[in-house]
Amino acid sequence: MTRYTGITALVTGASKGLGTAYARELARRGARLVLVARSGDALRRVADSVREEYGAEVTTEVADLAASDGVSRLVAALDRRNIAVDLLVNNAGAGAVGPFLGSPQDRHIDSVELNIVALTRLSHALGGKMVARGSGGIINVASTAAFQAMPYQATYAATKAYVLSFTEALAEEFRGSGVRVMAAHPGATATSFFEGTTAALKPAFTDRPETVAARTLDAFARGAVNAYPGRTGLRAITWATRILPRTTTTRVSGRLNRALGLDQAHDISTPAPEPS
Ligand SMILES: NC(=O)C1=CN([C@@H]2O[C@H](COP(=O)(O)OP(=O)(O)OC[C@H]3O[C@@H](n4cnc5c(N)ncnc54)[C@H](OP(=O)(O)O)[C@@H]3O)[C@@H](O)[C@H]2O)C=CC1
Ligand SMILES: N[C@@H](C=O)C(=O)O
Repeated sequence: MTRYTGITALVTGASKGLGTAYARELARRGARLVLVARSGDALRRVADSVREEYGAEVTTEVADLAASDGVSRLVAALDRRNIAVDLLVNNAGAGAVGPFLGSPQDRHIDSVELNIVALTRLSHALGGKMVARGSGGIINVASTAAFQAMPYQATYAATKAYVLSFTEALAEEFRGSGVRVMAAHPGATATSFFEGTTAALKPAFTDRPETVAARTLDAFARGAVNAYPGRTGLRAITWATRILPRTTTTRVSGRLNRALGLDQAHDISTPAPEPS
């Protein structure tokens, strides 16, 4: 898939942030859209906006992908509407921030359910249909966090390491099938990812979602298996983490996250962690 004109792209997590940017960029490049998230009103606002600006054909589907039946209900709705997805953008993702024990167990499990289980279920359900048709594509949104353990984002980074490994394996399995698979590894991007927590991204060190989305789609069109759609130098950082001892990269990552105050971060709804 080197062009997006006339294809049907399903974007998860399209109600805000990077997902909205992917939706807008795909519409700008001529794709039909299926937008998925939990917030129906926000989804409809995005849909109205891309219809108005790009004349795109847009369908919205409200789904909680972290719920056990979230993906099956979504796939059933697509089947009922006879929607064949040509490009799946597994973008929806979330993660606890702060000391591992400072977040309730379910906060970590919800991140695993969304970032790993839902992504895997959708890749199987929709990827299987693509392989049967002999054409299609899957873009899994991972992160530069995939390349090293991250103290104070332990579960989140581990889920992204899964996405990296899973995507590379699937790209090889599907080689020659007409279906391509790519992992995108953005760096810090200016979205509401940390909304509801005391953590915050430093604006000076964040990329624009629109830039990340455009570079992701360009990389997929070029046939990349891994894309680094953020600012220059991000890819070099991931190479460094692959060369250095893992204890070193984890130690450095922990030091960086402490410098960002993530060792004191917590959900606004939960008490501050005990000083370490
Ligand atoms: N921002 C960053 O710095 C970086 C982000 N990433 C990755 O990019 C992706 C998008 O993140 P970003 O845009 O920043 O995050 P946001 O929190 O801004 O957006 C997350 C999106 O996912 C949706 N979502 C959350 N939970 C669920 C759920 N259970 N079921 C369905 N949809 C859900 C949200 O919609 P709703 O609440 O309406 O359901 C929203 O549309 C994620 O995979 C993230 O890990 C990677 C690297 C850097
Ligand atoms: N979501 C971002 C915060 O850590 C990332 O993946 O880098």
